[in-house]
Amino acid sequence: MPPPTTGAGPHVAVLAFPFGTHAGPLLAVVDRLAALSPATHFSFLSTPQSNASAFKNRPSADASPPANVRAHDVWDGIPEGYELTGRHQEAIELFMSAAPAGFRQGIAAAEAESGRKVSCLVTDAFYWFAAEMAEELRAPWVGFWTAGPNALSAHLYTDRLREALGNVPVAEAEEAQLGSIVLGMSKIRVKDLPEGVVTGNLTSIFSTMLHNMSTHLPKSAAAVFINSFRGLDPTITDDLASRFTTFLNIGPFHLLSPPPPPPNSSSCLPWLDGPNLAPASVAYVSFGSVVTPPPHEIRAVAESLEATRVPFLWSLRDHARAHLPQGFAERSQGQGQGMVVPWAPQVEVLGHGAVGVFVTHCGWNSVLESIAGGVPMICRPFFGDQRLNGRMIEDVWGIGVNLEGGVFSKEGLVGCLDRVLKREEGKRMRENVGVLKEKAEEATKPKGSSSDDFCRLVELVSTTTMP
Ligand SMILES: O=c1ccn([C@@H]2O[C@H](COP(=O)(O)OP(=O)(O)O[C@H]3O[C@H](CO)[C@@H](O)[C@H](O)[C@H]3O)[C@@H](O)[C@H]2O)c(=O)[nH]1
Repeated sequence: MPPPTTGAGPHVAVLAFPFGTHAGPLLAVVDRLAALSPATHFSFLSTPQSNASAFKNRPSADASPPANVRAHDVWDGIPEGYELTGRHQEAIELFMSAAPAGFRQGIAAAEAESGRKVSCLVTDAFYWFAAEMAEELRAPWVGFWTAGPNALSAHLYTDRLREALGNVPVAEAEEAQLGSIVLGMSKIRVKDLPEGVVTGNLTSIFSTMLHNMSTHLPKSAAAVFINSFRGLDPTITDDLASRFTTFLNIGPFHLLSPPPPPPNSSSCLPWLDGPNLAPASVAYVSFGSVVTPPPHEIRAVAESLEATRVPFLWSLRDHARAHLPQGFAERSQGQGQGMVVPWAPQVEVLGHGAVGVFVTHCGWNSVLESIAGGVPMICRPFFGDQRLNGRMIEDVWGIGVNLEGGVFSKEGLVGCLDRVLKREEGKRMRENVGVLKEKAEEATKPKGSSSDDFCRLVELVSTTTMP
């Protein structure tokens, strides 16, 4: 670890959310900010597990990571000797209860180590309590929303949605369209929204956290930035811009700041280069870093791939391999039809000309990476923002389809693969995603909208005075 930056100068405390794909993208942004602002010191605060993983998988880890970024561990909130029961969101709830105090301690330690007072607080947008901390520190608060503009908008409209739908019976409310309530969401129904907005447990820690966020961000954040680009959702983006002091779109971030190529150890890319694969013929299957589909759905995916003979690359973690049909992985590899790997270099895979469709859970990073690769999607969303993303993909952007009934069945996936890879409608999806891909590339060129917004972000965090 390089020595910390010391002495006078800006000091940015970065508070990461240590679950899902949150800390990694934030660290990627911080690395880029640090490279462009070498006189600014960055203290990156997260749990020991999250820091270990984010710093190990840092794209610049093998190259030369900026010396002015320093990791600081904060407590994960799990009391000594306590055994997690496996209850949904237990670890998140324990962490969130401990987070405000843990981060305050972490910031004090970072100030002591660097010899610099914190001049700016950059946090995962989830942390509504950062508004108060920023006031105590007399520093601006800048929030990072790691999902899409559509989900952020849904959370900002929570009160209005609850008011409008409070007295409507649940079954009726779920089918209600949001057109008259949320700008830019005429095709979205209540049942597409993240749980905790108007459906599900509205008083859970997670739902309360998001509700608090929706009131604090517009009032108190000096800026909010997001991994998206303005041309993707102009109506929603303009609406968000009108609600925040400053709203910056800095994505797709992997185009703005391309990571170094992955190490050659992955066999996926050479396989995709193979002479027998036609352009846009391969199905890439992956469900991100959190989701594992239930066993019967994993089986259904395998059976439909075998039935259609569609070439495939499937990123499936080792613990889930046991749910594949007997001999499936060996058979398909032996026959040259496909590969099952525990992790794939996804950005490069989706940018490869042989890939014709992405079977995805619709996590925001996956959606953006698919758009940037010009690849249409087959959507099997699971929770949170994923249903909303799936609906936008099919009904708003026209760049993919959702599975009938919302889950994998052999027939359902066979039908979707046929529609996207073989039919006229699949051709249209590819054209539509091609248009968005071009817009993403425009936005991330020098002087493009995302590049300009990133320059504003650099200025904002590297100044020592309140805006
Ligand atoms: O084999 C793999 C599998 C995944 N990835 C990467 O892992 C990330 C996955 O991110 P995402 O698609 O956003 O999924 P999750 O990890 O599930 O992300 C969580 O965080 C997202 C951002 O807030 C939300 O949109 C999701 O719903 C939530 O589950 C992407 O960058 C992928 O490129 C790989 O590189 N290789």
